[in-house]
Amino acid sequence: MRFAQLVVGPAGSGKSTYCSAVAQYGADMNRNIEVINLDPAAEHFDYTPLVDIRELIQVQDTMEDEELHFGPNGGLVFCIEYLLENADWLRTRLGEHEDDYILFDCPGQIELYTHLTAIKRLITLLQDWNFNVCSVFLMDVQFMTDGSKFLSGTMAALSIMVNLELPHVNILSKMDLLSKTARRRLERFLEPDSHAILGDIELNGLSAFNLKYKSLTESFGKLIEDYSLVRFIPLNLKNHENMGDLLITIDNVIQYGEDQDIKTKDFEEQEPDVFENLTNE
Ligand SMILES: Nc1nc2c(ncn2[C@@H]2O[C@H](COP(=O)(O)OP(=O)(O)OP(=O)(O)O)[C@@H](O)[C@H]2O)c(=O)[nH]1
Ligand SMILES: [Mg+2]
Repeated sequence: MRFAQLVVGPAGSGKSTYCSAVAQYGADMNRNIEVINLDPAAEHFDYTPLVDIRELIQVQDTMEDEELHFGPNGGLVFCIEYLLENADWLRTRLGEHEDDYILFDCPGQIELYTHLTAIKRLITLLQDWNFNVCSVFLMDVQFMTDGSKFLSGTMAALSIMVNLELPHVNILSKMDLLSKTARRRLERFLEPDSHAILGDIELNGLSAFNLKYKSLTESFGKLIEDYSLVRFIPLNLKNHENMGDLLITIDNVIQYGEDQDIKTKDFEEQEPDVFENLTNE
């Protein structure tokens, strides 16, 4: 088995920074976590990629090509399609090492994840190549600080979850940028609770739009609350403990390290005091 996080999210939400921070955290913990750059328009990131899509194709090529003449967004979609046509290139570059743990740093065009099929086909390929894949959706917390924005970010996350059909983790990135007051305000939204979100929307004054669609907004709020569909984990990359907790959550989602857990458990159960803790007295 191999393991992969597909790191997605809107432009500038912190995907590349997240990938480099997780790889670095892994290195500190003696864990090998590699990053693959899947953004054909990337100009800067802080990690050394195991594979870089730009070695195969760059968005610039598709824009300058006399026949293709794409704009930046069409060009990007073309590049991902081109990668799929050349899947063997990726497969060879990936190698076949048991227990590999890889982060795929994806492009920031949200339409790739909400309705286009290229990324879904890439996921199927990775699964065929023995990867346990999960999607990790990053949302910049600065765009989630009031009820309206939170609801809209939640709907974006939901749409990606439904489209990708993968085990999924939502992250609120850039927590270090929030003031204490803003952090406290945000806490009310973290447990899905439509009252907090809707109350906040009303507090901010109902715009003509919100007034007209109040019951629609209420239904969205209730849907999310009733089914606990979308939860966000706040992440401050500068906090080691926070990073560790998040990585454990994601490892569980992709079943990384389950063999090790079983071994530890067997070992622990032979310890008499642990055994005592298991009794009902
Ligand atoms: N303070 C702070 N800044 C961050 C954090 N993560 C990212 N940034 C900044 O946000 C900007 C965008 O970060 P990137 O990691 O390039 O975001 P991205 O999602 O990869 O962007 P695209 O690839 O263009 O879609 C950069 O200026 C980063 O330095 C964070 O956790 N805290
Ligand atoms: Mg990036």
